[in-house]
Amino acid sequence: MIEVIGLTKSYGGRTRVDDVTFSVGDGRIVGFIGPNGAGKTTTMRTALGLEKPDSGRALFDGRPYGELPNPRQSVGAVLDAGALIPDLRAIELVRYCASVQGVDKARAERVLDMVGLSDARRRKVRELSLGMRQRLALAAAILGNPGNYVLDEPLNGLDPSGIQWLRHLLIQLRDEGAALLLSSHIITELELVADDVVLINNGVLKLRSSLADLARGAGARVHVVSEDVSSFIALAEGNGATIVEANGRAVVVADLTAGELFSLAAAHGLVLDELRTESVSLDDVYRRIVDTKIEGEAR
Ligand SMILES: Nc1ncnc2c1ncn2[C@@H]1O[C@H](COP(=O)(O)OP(=O)(O)OP(=O)(O)O)[C@@H](O)[C@H]1O
Repeated sequence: MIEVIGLTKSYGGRTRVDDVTFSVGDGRIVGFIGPNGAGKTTTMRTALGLEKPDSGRALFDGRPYGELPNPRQSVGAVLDAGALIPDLRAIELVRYCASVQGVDKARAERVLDMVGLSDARRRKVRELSLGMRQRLALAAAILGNPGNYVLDEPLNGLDPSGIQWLRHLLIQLRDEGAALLLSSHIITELELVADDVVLINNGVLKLRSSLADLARGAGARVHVVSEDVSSFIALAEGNGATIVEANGRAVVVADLTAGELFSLAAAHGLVLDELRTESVSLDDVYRRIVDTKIEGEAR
């Protein structure tokens, strides 16, 4: 389990992560989203003890990263695939990580195979493509079979089959009980794997929700079809709903849930032929919340 508690980090007097709190439960994947400069990497680096927070803390299974007895066997991290040692061969790098982590060498071979790099095992890191380096960084992260993962943009550089492969790997780790925090700008891909979403903008937490709640939750619009549409509209508006669209017998309603509309209609003897909550995509929610200008410019 990963807990980020009131984490605040500033650079040069500017607050870049501002009192951010969320958690990643065991067996959950949390998609961590926000525009460029929102503070995702800073949150992750600070959680991992690579930056000192101004206040707040992050805990992995109840302990700060620096106090874990064997941190790499508790937390697998992919932060910057460009930072791998360039002159080592792929297999050397994974073996080196294995020796640092006290993991047996056979596991090093196995993880290289798991990330699809067996054929590139003798190639030097600097000769690998970005996608191959991402796979190698993941190999190092999964080596110690940790229960927690912090993955910053792991989809970067992966080709479509690489993305599909990673999706399966993440789901497998999740199903084995790991807690995974995963940042990405590919919202549609995150939506396929994440259980929960955390959205930050300008360092401030804007949304923390399960995807299931988001799809049927606040802000979702309701489609209604009724023979007596004018009575329905009057009733709905009189009770705080907004009519977004009306077309013949069909209306799209905001600000009241399907359950509330059903109860109102039933109480007034109105028959509804259709009552359906529009599913909201993560991309819709992102666009509603985020102003897409580059963060920090106005500060
Ligand atoms: N070491 C640093 N010194 C000064 N400012 C920094 C430092 N690291 C990050 N920042 C600033 O903090 C803000 C948040 O950056 P961060 O990299 O955390 O954003 P991000 O959400 O990961 O963005 P992206 O999606 O572009 O990777 C930015 O304005 C960035 O310029």
